[in-house]
Amino acid sequence: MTSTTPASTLPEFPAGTILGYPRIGPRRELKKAIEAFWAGKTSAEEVEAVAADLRKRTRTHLAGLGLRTDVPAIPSAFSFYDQVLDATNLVGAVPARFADLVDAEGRLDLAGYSTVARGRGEDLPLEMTKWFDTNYHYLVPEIGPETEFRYASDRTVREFVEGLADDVLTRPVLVGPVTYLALAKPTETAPEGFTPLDRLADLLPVYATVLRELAKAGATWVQLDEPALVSESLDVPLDRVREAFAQAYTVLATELARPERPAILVAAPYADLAESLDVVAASDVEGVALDLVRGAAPTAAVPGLAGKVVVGGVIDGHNIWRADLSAKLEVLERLETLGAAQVAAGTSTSLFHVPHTLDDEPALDATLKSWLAFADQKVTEIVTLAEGLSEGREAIHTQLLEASDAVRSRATAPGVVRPEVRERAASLTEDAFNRGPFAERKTAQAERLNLPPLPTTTIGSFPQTPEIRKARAAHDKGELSTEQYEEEMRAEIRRVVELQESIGLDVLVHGEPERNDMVQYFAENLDGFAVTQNGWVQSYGSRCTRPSILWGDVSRPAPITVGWTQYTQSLSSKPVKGMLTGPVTILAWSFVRDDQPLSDTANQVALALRDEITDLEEAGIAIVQVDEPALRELLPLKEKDHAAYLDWSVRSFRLSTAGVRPDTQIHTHLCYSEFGQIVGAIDGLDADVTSIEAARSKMEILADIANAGYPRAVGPGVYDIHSPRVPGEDEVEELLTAAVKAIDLDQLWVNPDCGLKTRRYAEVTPSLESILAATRAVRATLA
Ligand SMILES: Nc1nc2c(c(=O)[nH]1)N[C@@H](CNc1ccc(C(=O)N[C@@H](CCC(=O)N[C@@H](CCC(=O)N[C@@H](CCC(=O)O)C(=O)O)C(=O)O)C(=O)O)cc1)CN2
Ligand code: MET
Ligand SMILES: [Zn+2]
Repeated sequence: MTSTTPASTLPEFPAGTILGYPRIGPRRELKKAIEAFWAGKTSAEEVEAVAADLRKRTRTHLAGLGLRTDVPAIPSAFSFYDQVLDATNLVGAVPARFADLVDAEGRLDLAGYSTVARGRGEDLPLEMTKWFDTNYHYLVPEIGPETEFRYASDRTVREFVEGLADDVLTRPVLVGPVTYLALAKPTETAPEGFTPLDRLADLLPVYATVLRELAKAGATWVQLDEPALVSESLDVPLDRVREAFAQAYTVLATELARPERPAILVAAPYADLAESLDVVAASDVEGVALDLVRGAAPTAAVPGLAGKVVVGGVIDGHNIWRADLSAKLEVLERLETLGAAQVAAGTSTSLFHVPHTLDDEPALDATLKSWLAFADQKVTEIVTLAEGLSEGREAIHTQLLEASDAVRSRATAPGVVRPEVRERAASLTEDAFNRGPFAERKTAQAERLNLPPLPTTTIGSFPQTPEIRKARAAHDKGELSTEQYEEEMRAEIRRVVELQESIGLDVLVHGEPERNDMVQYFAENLDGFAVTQNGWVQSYGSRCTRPSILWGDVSRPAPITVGWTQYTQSLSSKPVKGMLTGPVTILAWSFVRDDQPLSDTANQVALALRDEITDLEEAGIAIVQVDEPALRELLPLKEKDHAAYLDWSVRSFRLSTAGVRPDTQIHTHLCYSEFGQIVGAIDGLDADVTSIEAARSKMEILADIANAGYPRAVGPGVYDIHSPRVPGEDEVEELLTAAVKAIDLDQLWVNPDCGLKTRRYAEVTPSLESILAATRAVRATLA
């Protein structure tokens, strides 16, 4: 091992580690416990006990897989809801509207913590938004000039001590101070020009306190996650983040010296650290974790790395393919030539983006399984690479061969490359991506649909009731026949149609009861995908998804939604909107093959959807919505990659939708409010109607739409479905009046922010009634 500074000046660091591990539990134990607590069915003590047991089992399990316990290889990175909310709790930055929930020491109890996350009465919860380019959502801190920071939660220290009591020396993980503020938004009362990062100097003493407390408790290393260092897509420019980093770590690493604090490992996952590496190297932190899946290792020695530990994140924390260990070891070996004190094998990101284990997937095809690695299998990969690093290649000879064999078997397996799918994609001409002029479509659709001004509709799903889920679970177990199951779903559709008719909506939906998830459902019905039974991954709070595995060439063996949609249309004389998930979102929310460009994979999915839309059209359906809520999410973190991404993503959407007649109306749905950021791409989709989230931001996006001269129709959401609140008629009327003023009347649709699947009927019915009452009132003013 090359080392310019004796590694002995550093506390010992393991040869292999992971940046984080799933925390929901292999069978979603934490989800079940915390949801029971919210429902008033269990006490906070019981939830704490479940959580402590889960943490204990996780430590034991990871040790059993080979991570060391005498040096900090196992991260201590638990959360009841979200790690950014935990940081808010740690630094006492609870928004003023929840001030009554904190005690004299500034502490929130579990109930208070949950309320900040979920809201109550008129108090909106913290806003939820995507964590970098993932399907994980964090709660946005609200920071103003008046925010008081204080060390308000000793949870991190307690969880570290809990590990120590079990003889496991863990590495506590915190969201770093720079990323914490970079992800925050200013409070509503903050003056123009204020940014949360302005408060860095005031925040740092709290982090210094935590570091001191951790050192006192015996922590040798701590991990501070600073992914803000890699992103060019945040509100703050990257230069400012780098400056803030230098300032922060002068205080935390230079002025606060060891042994008063643990050694600091700065983790920078999700993209290439690029020039940010220089600021980290120049600081006095003791270690840096690089994402070497998304980023590249430096090619020449970096002077500042002498004396530091470098964790080479070669094992993908964000996808599930088994690694070519030989190639990964090579990357680590090259990293060893760059002058660091020590190189360790690591994951590129926390493993909480992948499911717990393949061992709980008995139904998964054995060959496919041999190509995959979930969190536990990735831990084993790390342990193997660590052995290779310390003992040499020969020591892991067998494992290297096995890994190479798996990679080779995947390349030649049947279904991975299917000539008929390839030929169809290769023979596409530009025509396949283009519909006729919008003006003609608009006239043809108006004639066919004959809708009133301000047409009302919903985004697709209606509440997924416990009864629906129970029926599906029973059907999956073989306890309910397919015939019975389908009849139950048709009964649900009849109820949903009746409800929409009685409320008076203009364009109806079937409510999506038959879908477990808007991506998994399509994956189950397309060739080229596999799905898991227990492969749960946290999306936000207690909500999880089972991302599908897109492993082969994609095609549609049979129509998927046509029967359900046709049945729904038979129940009503109003138009029923067909409902599909778009190619970009299907990719974003699945684990996708990494052996070909995403654009090729997207076009295969698009062609399958195109056939589905053609079949819907032939069945008499006049409106089809193709949801693309993940269009913004997949936007690369680096600006230089934006154009290429927007090009292929927009083209795949167009490929899926451009096969229809002019009088068939294409809708799309995007559920975030940053319309301005990607307005060019939204325009490129060429959808006739686009619904978008707008209620929480009070229709601010309408200005973007008007300014951009956007020609087609939009449905800015008037009901925030992420909250249990029921909006009143006046509130909706105010939003609609603002909308009518901002853009042309014939461009405007009325709808909620997103689907209603996570809500209850007790909330949905009165909310939709408010929407219809407000729409009628506004229509009356137009006459
Ligand atoms: N993939 C995806 N990503 C997305 C979204 C989305 O809809 N899908 N929406 C945005 C917000 N994210 C979300 C993520 C998850 C959920 C969600 O509601 N998840 C459900 C699970 C959905 C599901 O897969 N349901 C299955 C399985 C349900 C289940 O838990 N069944 C019980 C048994 C049934 C019972 O007895 O109750 C079990 O398996 O134990 C089904 O309906 O079939 C949950 O966590 O509770 C909502 C939004 C962004 N990202
Ligand atoms: C996350 S976007 C959801 C769109 C889907 N059609 C629904 O209504 O649930
Ligand atoms: Zn949505």
